Amino acid sequence: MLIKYYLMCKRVSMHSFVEKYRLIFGSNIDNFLQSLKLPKEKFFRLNLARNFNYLSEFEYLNIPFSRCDLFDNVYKLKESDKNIRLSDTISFFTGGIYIQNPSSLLPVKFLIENIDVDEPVILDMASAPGGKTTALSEFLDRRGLIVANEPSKSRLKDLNFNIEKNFAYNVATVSYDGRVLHKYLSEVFDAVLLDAPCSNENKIFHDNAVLNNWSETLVERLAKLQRELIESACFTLRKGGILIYSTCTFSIEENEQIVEYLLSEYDVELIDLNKGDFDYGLSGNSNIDKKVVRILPHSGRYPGFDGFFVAGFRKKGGGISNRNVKILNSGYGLRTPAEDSIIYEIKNDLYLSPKYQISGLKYEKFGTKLGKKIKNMVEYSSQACWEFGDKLIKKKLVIDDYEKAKKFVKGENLKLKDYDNKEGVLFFKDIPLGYFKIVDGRIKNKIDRYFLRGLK
Ligand SMILES: C[S@@+](CC[C@H](N)C(=O)[O-])C[C@H]1O[C@@H](n2cnc3c(N)ncnc32)[C@H](O)[C@@H]1O
Repeated sequence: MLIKYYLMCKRVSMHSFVEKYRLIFGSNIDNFLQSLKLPKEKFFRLNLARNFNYLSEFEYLNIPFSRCDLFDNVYKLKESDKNIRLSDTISFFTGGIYIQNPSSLLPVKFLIENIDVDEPVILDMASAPGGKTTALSEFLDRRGLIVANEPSKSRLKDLNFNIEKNFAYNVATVSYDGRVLHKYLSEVFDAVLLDAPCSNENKIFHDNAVLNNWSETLVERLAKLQRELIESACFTLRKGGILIYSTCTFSIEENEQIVEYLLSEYDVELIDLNKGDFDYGLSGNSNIDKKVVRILPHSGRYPGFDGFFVAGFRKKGGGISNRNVKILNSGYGLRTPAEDSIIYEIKNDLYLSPKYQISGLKYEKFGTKLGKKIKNMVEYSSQACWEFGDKLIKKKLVIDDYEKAKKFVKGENLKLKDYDNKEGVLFFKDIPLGYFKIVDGRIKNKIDRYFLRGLK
């Protein structure tokens, strides 16, 4: 009975979805549907903030890859071989790569291209699991401050985990309903990224839940939420600041109509992100359509890219922001390993953090864990060593046994080769694996157990 009901819902959703897009794409409807059914390609982003040769792991494993159009740091696996698990690589485990479709980097690219200050204060309004937050932090080379917001507590955990692994120390996280953020922050940010919750139509043939939940009512409900979020985003933006809006869905209600709404109600202008390089918008209003960016998978313009929408706005007016931004002083005598960051201490734990802070917010996380103080020494965290290699502690041990290296990142201790020091950073070739101590002739693994949870 239940199964019958389930299948019926699925059929109804599918029928209304197809009929809706038949009206938009006409004779191209079959190409459109076909492109949504194609197996997803595998892409990964190299961590731009680091200088380690993570690609050497893929070469070592004989995994063929090619550089992707548009992004120098994004790679595609040549054969979508189901056996290749990017998530089972050392590079993935240590935050050297992030598995991500390049479409989802477009909002970050446009934000970076249009921002007008060097050390920006940015709000990422809907940020979990952090694909764009961590990319933004890397593209900025960790400068400025990114406030990453996520209201869902379970998704906030994933966000915090990814920030820590990526070592995005210029990020602070908060957990608010984005619709009320303007009550705390008026005209503060140089840029706001709103990667909005959406109907996710791009995954309609890949995720049963997306198909089963899909309906016109859902699209309308989400469009209402998106209007409320973008209004709040606009309030938090300083004059002259930029707002980037994106979704991974096709509906005009959740995309061009949101743009139309903001333009009609607020003092903003639309930035031409498209410049003829992407598919155009679908609203029929050329003032909007030519400036926004669509990725329509059936157009074949960017093969393998997921369906996506991006629009950019500039808030009219100039002048200085209403910044309630404090510049913090390092409360600790250590020299920070990175410019524009500070170190602070809580109960012997040391954190590397942005030097800016916005007053009036309740932070869930502020910066990343640098290490802990033990007597007068500092024991650096493995995640700090993943970011800085042996820059923090100039003692390095290199192994070239891949299986051992993998065991180490999965938490095992290793037997010792010759090594004269009591501690150091272990490397596989030139990829840092983490901090270790020598105990009873063994390399004692100091990777935080936090990273090992859920790992096989
Ligand atoms: C498309 S996802 C964000 C993906 C993320 N930007 C990334 O690149 O990894 C949308 C997010 O919005 C969050 N969200 C839902 N309702 C929200 C609200 N009222 N305010 C802020 N965020 C919300 C969801 O929990 C979800 O994590």
